[in-house]
Parts: sequence; C-alpha cells; structure tokens
Amino acid sequence: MNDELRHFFSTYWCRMWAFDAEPTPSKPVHQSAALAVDPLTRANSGQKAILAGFALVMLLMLVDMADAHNLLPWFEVSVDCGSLAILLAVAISVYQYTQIKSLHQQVRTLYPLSFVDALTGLKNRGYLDDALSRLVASAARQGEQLSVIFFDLDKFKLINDTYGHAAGDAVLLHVVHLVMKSFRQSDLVCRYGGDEFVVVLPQTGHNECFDCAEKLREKIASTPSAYGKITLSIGTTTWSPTNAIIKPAALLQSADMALYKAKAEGRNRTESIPAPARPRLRPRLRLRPRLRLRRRFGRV
Ligand SMILES: Nc1nc2c(ncn2[C@@H]2O[C@H](COP(=O)(O)OP(=O)(O)OP(=O)(O)O)[C@@H](O)[C@H]2O)c(=O)[nH]1
Repeated sequence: MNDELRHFFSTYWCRMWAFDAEPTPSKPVHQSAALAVDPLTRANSGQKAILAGFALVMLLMLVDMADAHNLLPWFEVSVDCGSLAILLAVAISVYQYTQIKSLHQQVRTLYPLSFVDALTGLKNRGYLDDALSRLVASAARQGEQLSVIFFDLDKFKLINDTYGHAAGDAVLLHVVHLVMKSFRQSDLVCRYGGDEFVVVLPQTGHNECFDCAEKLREKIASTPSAYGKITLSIGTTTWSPTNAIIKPAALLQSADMALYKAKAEGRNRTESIPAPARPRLRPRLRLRPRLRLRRRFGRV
C-alpha cells in the first residue's frame, strides 16, 4: 500500500474512533519522536485485524450458504464459528481502540516535551526552527522588523573542567534566570545547544535589539554566579520588511557570524551583522509573462 493510501486509511480510522490525526512535525528530531508512538501506524494493524475477522465471517457464511455440510461434516458448526468470529473481531477492535487511545494520550503528553530543553526548561532548537519561520512570515505580513540575538558563554568549558559538570549546569541556570528577566514575554528565548542561546525579538529594529543585547551582557557580567564572573559574547541581526523573506537558517547564520566576530574580537562584547538583504523579486516577476509569450511564439 503506498504512503498516501496508507495515510488516508489511517486518518479514516482515527476519525472513526473520534481521534484527531496528529499534525506531522516538520523537524527530523520531532519526526522520530512522533513516529515512535505514531497512532496512525498502529491504527493500520487494527484495520487489518477487523478486516481479517470480517473476511472469516464472510467465508464461513458463504460455506454455510453453499450447504457444504454434506461434503465436510465439520462445517456444521460454521454458524457458531461465524458468531465466534464476530465476537473475536469486536474484541480485537475494542483492544485496538484502548491501545490507540493510550498511545494517543502518550503522544499528547510527550509531544510538547519534545520542544523543551530538559535542563533549563527553555524551548529548544527544534522549536526555534519552526517558530522562527512563522515569526518571519508574520513580520513580513505586518511589515515589521524582527531581530535575533545569538549568545554564547565565554570560556564555559573552563568552568566545567574546574568545578565539574554540575557546577556548569548551575551556571547555565544562573544565566537563564537573568536572561528571562531581561526580555519581554513576546520575545522567544531558546537554548540552541550547549552554552549557546537564541532570542527572537519580534517588532524590534536594530538599535533597540543592540541595546537589549548590551544590557543583557552588562547584567550578566555584573552579577557573579556561585562560580565567579560570567561573560557573554553576543551577535545580533535584524530582518526588515524591505528585505526578501529569507530562510530562518540564513537569519540565524547572520547572528552566528556576528557572535563569531564578537568572540574573535576579544569576547564579552556585542557585534551586529545585517540580515542577508536579498532584493524582492519584482523585476523578474514582471518579466515572466513576457518570457512565456516569447516561448509560446517560438522566439526563445
Ligand atoms: N555543564 C554543562 N556543560 C555543557 C552542557 N552542554 C554543553 N556543555 C559544555 O559546554 C562547553 C562549551 O564549550 P565551547 O562553547 O566549545 O567553548 P567555551 O569554553 O565556551 O569557549 P568559547 O565559546 O570559545 O568562549 C563544552 O565543554 C561542553 O561540554 C550542559 O548541558 N551542561
């Protein structure tokens, strides 16, 4: 059975039992998490069990109708076998229903957790990738700017090596605590991985974003942790509606390049790089109908 057909039947099965078909997450990490407990896949085996049960019932009824008892005496019990098969099919359906229901509850519980970083409780990189494309699209629709701050703790490995991993974790939590006090509720703070963090600031231009980043850097540097002074290197970038819509990865790349610059220029500082300013494609779009006409009349 090809994938589309499989999906159709699985969705149909879920609707039959009044389940919502779970939306497919777009990121590989979530895909694998969701596939491990995918109710649609299990639903298919339920359908197979019911179909097998009914096929058996039909077969026994046909044999009964054909009055085959004289040929094979054990067919005399076929009607009872038919009832038994119906009971079996019902039992299998009920069993499958409870299985799918419990799987569905597990997916509901686990699905949101797949977007959360276990140590800090912040949203993780998988969530950021999805959210950033939505936020850029929304900024484009509203004609607003959007900024991204990418920061990394300086010489964090030294803390781990000197005081141990648990101390490193405590320092990360100390930084997150201060970060959470520094941004608006509408800003999205994510742990990108290790000691790297990303903050997305909707409706924020370059200057405002740079000021926020500098305030955060100063606050962290002036609030020592239990293991001494911590500093951050910060990169920022700002997307404007005058730019073409770019992939979120390109926006993160600009902020990451700015962060790299801040590291290279001595750490504990903030650097900015503008988002890649690809011009909008209007001139090319205007040319397209003409190109089509030329192709039609054989000039190209
Ligand atoms: N304690 C702890 N350490 C982590 C965690 N995740 C990553 N790390 C460590 O964080 C360190 C990251 O070091 P880097 O960013 O490569 O380098 P750095 O020492 O911060 O130096 P610069 O970034 O160049 O200033 C590595 O030693 C990782 O093992 C975590 O969850 N807890």
